[in-house]
Amino acid sequence: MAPHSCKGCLRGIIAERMAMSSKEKPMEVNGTDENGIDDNPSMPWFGMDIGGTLCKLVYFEPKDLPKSETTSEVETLRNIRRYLTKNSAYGKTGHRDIHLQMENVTIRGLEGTLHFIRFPTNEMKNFLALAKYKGMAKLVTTVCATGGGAYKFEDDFKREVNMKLAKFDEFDSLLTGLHYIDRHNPTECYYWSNPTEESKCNKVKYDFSSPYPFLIVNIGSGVSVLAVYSATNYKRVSGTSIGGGTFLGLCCLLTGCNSFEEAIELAAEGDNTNVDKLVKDIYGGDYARFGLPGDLVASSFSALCSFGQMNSKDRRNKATRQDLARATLVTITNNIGSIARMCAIQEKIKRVVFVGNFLRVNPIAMKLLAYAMDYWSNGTMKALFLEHEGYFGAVGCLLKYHEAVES
Ligand SMILES: Nc1ncnc2c1ncn2[C@@H]1O[C@H](COP(=O)(O)OP(=O)(O)OP(=O)(O)O)[C@@H](O)[C@H]1O
Ligand SMILES: CC(C)(CO)[C@@H](O)C(=O)NCCC(=O)O
Repeated sequence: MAPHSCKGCLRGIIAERMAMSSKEKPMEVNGTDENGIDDNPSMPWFGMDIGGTLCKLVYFEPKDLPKSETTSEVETLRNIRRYLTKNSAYGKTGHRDIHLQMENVTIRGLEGTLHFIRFPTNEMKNFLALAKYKGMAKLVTTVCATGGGAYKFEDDFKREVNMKLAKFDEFDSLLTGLHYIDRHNPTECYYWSNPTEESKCNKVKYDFSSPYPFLIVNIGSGVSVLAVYSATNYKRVSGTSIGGGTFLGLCCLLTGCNSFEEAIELAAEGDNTNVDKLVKDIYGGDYARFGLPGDLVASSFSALCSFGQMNSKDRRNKATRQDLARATLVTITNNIGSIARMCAIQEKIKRVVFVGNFLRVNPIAMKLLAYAMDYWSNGTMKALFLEHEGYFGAVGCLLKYHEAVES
């Protein structure tokens, strides 16, 4: 393959710098057992959740570096720490969520700060190249990892940066991280009051200190539903492939948008009733006998096939990109809400916690879920949300690593 020659772009810079340092001999990985558990605490301060769409990277910045680190390690560490904590964007696609940063948390007896970083999983090659350029291959023996990518990319980590992955199950990690963050952040858990009335709708803090049993609905690329009975006792009760990835894929196809943020902005300006067929479009009002209000979506997207006197081609031409984005968001969200409700009924669980990055910058979906859970359960079920939405797996695998080292 020809070397990347585009001056100024991240890939170009990395390619140039790596060509310069390619003569460096990779360090040996030492001190790790067969599970990747490393008893040298010098660098395992990263937790990665490598998902189907996004890679979530959590970095624990200890206030004081452990004494076991040698001088050259300290220097490299300082550079990496400076790079991560002084920037909020890494290339065009990496972001640090500064608003989520957690100060004064303790991991394995050390006090420090948790930083939350994300980038698209399809940038993994560039991430590894950058990690190599920053000297990680000389320093890090182990990185804690979870999500499907911990398995898929394991060989790439070893080959490119000589890093060993300490792998943990994604749902064990999700639960461990969720409990830890909820314990350390008093305003982590909340619900939406009056979700149908924009002027009265507010985020309200929820005390989640006695959580069991509860349902977790993890809306990532796909959706997993877990019933949780204690800190360690849970089962995966259901799932659906129609999740956040479906929303983004269909939205890009229908509207020509190019990012999740753009899709959500379009949806915020759209009206799904120009696209969906409502109960009142079919009944002329409510279908009262079975409690179906006239404003309920009876059939998603089907106003585009036929509507009153207007022919379907005119109807399709009238639907804006914004309407299509909103209808896609409402369709996917309602479907997830419906599955969540059925799982909650089946498991006899009243509290449903929605997590995953589909909910990022997405109050429309959260309010819809809040409304649907409340309305269809006659107020007996509660939809709960968490501020650190998609980062629990990354935090959890880091904690599980340190638990394993300590024991
Ligand atoms: N900046 C973004 N880029 C892409 N998708 C985003 C972004 N922000 C939010 N999303 C939404 O979040 C979803 C991914 O969520 P999340 O990171 O929780 O899942 P994942 O770990 O990648 O997927 P899975 O768990 O299924 O492997 C996307 O499908 C999209 O709907
Ligand atoms: C495959 C996972 C678990 C990867 O995180 C997730 O994308 C998921 O739960 N998908 C839904 C699969 C299904 O139950 O149909």
